[in-house]
Amino acid sequence: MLELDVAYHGTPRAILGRLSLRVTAGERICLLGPSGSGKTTLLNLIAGLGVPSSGNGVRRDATLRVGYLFQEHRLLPWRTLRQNLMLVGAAPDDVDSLLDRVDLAGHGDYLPDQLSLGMARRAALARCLAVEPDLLLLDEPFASLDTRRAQSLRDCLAALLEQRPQMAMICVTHDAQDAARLANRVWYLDGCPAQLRWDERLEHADDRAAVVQTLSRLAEAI
Ligand SMILES: Nc1ncnc2c1ncn2[C@@H]1O[C@H](COP(=O)(O)OP(=O)(O)OP(=O)(O)O)[C@@H](O)[C@H]1O
Repeated sequence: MLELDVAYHGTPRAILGRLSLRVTAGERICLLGPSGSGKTTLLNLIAGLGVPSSGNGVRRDATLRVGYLFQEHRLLPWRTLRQNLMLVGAAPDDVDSLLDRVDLAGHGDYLPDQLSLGMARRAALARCLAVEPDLLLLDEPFASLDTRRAQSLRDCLAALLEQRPQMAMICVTHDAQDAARLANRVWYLDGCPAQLRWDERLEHADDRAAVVQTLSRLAEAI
């Protein structure tokens, strides 16, 4: 569904070295790496929100629909949740079920400022789902949420991934346990400019345990 061959030079330094990657349907990728290593920059390039400095660029299937959950909710604050969802193409009759899927039933007439951080992030996830994405990009979806709200969002996401087995996901996280729970492939970015230090497929339980151990050690060093 997606092939990229990119490098990215910011100001004043090179952020991403040359990366050549391919993402196929159903892949659940967790992207880890130290703060500032370029994880968000890479997601932005994949989403088409940034332009690579060199390489052959990003080739997406012509019909690929991308949903992007940013670190901030980026809902329009003067519009209700219903209106925010309809602005990206949700049919009026689908709004309630989209909100229901992220545990926000009955909140269609709320404004974003009337929601807690966790609710606003789930509303932003509903907006991603409204485009029926083939590829879901998540930038630290569980950051800054308390344990209960993070768990509620994890549950939403797990249910969604189960419902849509063909949907691919790239999720930035600092949490090795989340990578173990959600991913069937792990990318680890590090260095300056960043290189892909790891590209591991997690096919067996043993792979998972070993990868979690290594990621946990790496995370301690972050
Ligand atoms: N708006 C910007 N202007 C200039 N440089 C930027 C900007 N945003 C990011 N950078 C640079 O790009 C580097 C990579 O940033 P990026 O946000 O992609 O890292 P990250 O791995 O997602 O970090 P974190 O884990 O802290 O979110 C940063 O170290 C910073 O130097």
